[in-house]
Amino acid sequence: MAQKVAVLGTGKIGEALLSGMIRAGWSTDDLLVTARRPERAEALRARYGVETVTNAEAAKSADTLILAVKPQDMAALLSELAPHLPADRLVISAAAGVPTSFFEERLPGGNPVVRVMPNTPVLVDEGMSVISAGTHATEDHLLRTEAIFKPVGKTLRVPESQQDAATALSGSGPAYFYFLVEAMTDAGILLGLPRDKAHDLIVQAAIGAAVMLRDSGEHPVKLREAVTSPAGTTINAIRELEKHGVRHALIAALEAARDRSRELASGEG
Ligand SMILES: NC(=O)C1=CN([C@@H]2O[C@H](COP(=O)(O)OP(=O)(O)OC[C@H]3O[C@@H](n4cnc5c(N)ncnc54)[C@H](OP(=O)(O)O)[C@@H]3O)[C@@H](O)[C@H]2O)C=CC1
Ligand SMILES: O=C(O)[C@@H]1CCC=N1
Repeated sequence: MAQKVAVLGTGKIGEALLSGMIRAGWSTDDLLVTARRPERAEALRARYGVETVTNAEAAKSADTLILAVKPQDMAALLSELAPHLPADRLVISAAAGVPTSFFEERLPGGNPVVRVMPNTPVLVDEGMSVISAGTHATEDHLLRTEAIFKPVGKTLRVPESQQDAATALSGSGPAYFYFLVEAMTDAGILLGLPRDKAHDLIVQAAIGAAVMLRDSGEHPVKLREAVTSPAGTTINAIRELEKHGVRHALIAALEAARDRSRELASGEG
């Protein structure tokens, strides 16, 4: 019989995963979702044709539960689930910061727990999902987790000690690129281009650069050098980036994201 998977907390990342699973061919008969607000549940039912249930019902009837609520809402969700959750059910958490030990302490039956940090490009099957096993999770549980996340992008297994760093780089990563595109589009406006043209030029430069990074096997320094002609335009831009400490800013930004992920470990504020 097919495994039933429930997505609990179907917000931005929960819905992105749900839509990815449906694209990947999961039958909606094997999917359950939960939502806090009735109107949200109704919208998900209408959009995807999935059954919406309570958290307690999901705990009773799903083989795998994907918990996609905010870290701050996780303790309350677990106290709803714990009385109903059979010990063999796989619990996958997508929450930033929250360690597998947090779940293991609140699920005394010894449920297998897998921590995953996905990112929003799962919406276009170009996600990255970084995966770590908790104490009771076996190879089989990791394979079941990968079966859910691989169709919507790449997966990478890391020791849990690397999850806060992975969250800073990969979970939050798309936001940095959107920020850069937004800023460079503004630069295009300053240089006199219409906004839509500036946007298209920068987005295509980003796509081209990303594909070259992925497919050429070249180091990013080599790729940048190939763009940087002697006494040309690019080196003038690079000089400004270095002068304004952009490298330093990026390192500090990712360090701050890593630190925030560590703070979220307590499941509070
Ligand atoms: N957004 C992203 O790019 C990524 C997010 N994550 C992680 O995913 C989790 C969700 O983030 P995100 O999707 O951005 O946040 P959202 O606020 O969009 O989604 C969280 C959802 O959970 C619902 N919810 C809260 N409590 C319950 C409950 N008890 N039962 C059912 N549903 C509940 C909320 O309902 P309501 O709408 O009523 O508030 C909301 O729809 C976080 O832990 C985050 O760290 C991980 C990787 C990437
Ligand atoms: O900003 C956040 O906390 C979540 C986790 C990673 C991406 N978004």
